[in-house]
Amino acid sequence: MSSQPTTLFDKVWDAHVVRKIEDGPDIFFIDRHFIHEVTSPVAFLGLESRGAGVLFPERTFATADHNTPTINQHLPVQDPLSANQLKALETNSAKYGISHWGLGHHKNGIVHVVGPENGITLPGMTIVCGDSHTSTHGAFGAIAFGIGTSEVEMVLATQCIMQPKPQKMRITVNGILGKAVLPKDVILYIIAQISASGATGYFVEYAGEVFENMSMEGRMTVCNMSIEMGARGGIIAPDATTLGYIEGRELAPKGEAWDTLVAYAQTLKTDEDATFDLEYTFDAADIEPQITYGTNPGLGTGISQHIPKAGDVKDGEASYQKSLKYMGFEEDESIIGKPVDYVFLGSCTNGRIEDFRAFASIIKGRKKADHVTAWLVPGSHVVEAQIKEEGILDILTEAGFQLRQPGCSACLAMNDDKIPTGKYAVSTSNRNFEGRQGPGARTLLASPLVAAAAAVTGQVTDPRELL
Ligand SMILES: CC(C)[C@H](C(=O)O)[C@@H](O)C(=O)O
Ligand code: SF4
Repeated sequence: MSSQPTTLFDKVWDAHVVRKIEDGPDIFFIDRHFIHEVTSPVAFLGLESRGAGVLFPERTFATADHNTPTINQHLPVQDPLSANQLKALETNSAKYGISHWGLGHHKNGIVHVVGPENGITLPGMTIVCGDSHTSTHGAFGAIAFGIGTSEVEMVLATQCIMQPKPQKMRITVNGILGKAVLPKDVILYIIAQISASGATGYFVEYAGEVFENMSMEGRMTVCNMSIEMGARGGIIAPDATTLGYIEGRELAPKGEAWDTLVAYAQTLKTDEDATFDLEYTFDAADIEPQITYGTNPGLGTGISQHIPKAGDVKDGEASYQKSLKYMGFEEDESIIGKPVDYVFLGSCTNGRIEDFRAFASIIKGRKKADHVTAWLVPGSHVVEAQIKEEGILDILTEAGFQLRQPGCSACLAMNDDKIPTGKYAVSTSNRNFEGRQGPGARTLLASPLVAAAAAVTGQVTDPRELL
């Protein structure tokens, strides 16, 4: 046996390699495959045209999320393209024996929320989905990443995929997070530090006290946005917090299978002397609540800071200038006090119960600003039920907010939830690209606390002042 120190990533990867191709990619086995309505229909067509079947239907899970409406989900979907995609997901799932949580199903929700929530996502697994934010599942010590439609077809047919091994990066954050600093701020800070392309070609392990002390939902928020700095994915070593989250969930292993998982999870950590291709270390004390001012997730800063001057940004002056023009901002302006028209709480980044709790902690006893339109969208029906059970819905209603039904919603505005041209939205989602939340929409990415502070004051406000 080799005693070569290895990383967590290598351990999981190597355990799944079915065949190595010399000077080529590895072929490796996929434990879990999630599918949604947007990227699966063409894969199923390809499968059919080749006369292939689905090798392990019990390893694939389907949910409808991207173009589902977030009100009146009991009514037929009006948009024909969306309706067709939703129908295709349902028909294909039924045909191949894949479990399908469609619109209205009590387990329906955003794919990266429902997987973990139901105990499908487990430590040490390989997990793929035709969706870039599959990186979310890395929070459990799984290797999880997004794939293209042709790869979806490959996984359906063979349960395997061909991938070159990425480079390895470790990002360590030590110390204790300050007041009102949430996991979203940690990842926005990291991306602002290393830029939106700073991890391109790497798989990132997050390590250090900040992640050790973080809840699973927080770890999911962090791993979710790994892709926004170009990384293939993010991974965090499983620990007692991970196992505590999974235990007892409906599809999680039980009895002996659970004991086996616990024993396996204990082996899933990076050895002390293992090396990475690149390492960064940050200090929690340097992180304040963050907000983006530009049109990529790396163009962000601490909320109390001014928009940086052109010479101070890492991303190149041309894209910075173009960003500011699109956003209607000037260099060196304060972001605090900027007017806000829309607030979006939701997405696979921040649409879980802890995000709604954080939002409610600021809303409680206050009122929504009159001119703000707020879309509060739970990540799943399970989250929606928790919001009601915990009395959070009452707090929201009293403050003048409404709760919508689960789905991706304004995160990518594939349904009717589009921010109008020129309007400013403080959004808890993960992408602020031009037009991402609707043609001409202007997105400021932030945490649920910053979103709540904006929702009650109608402008960008430091949440530390309201807590
Ligand atoms: C529609 C889907 C392919 C896309 C992704 O891959 O991420 C979406 O989820 C997004 O967030 O932009
Ligand atoms: S919530 Fe947003 S980021 Fe997540 S899967 Fe849906 S569209 Fe993609």
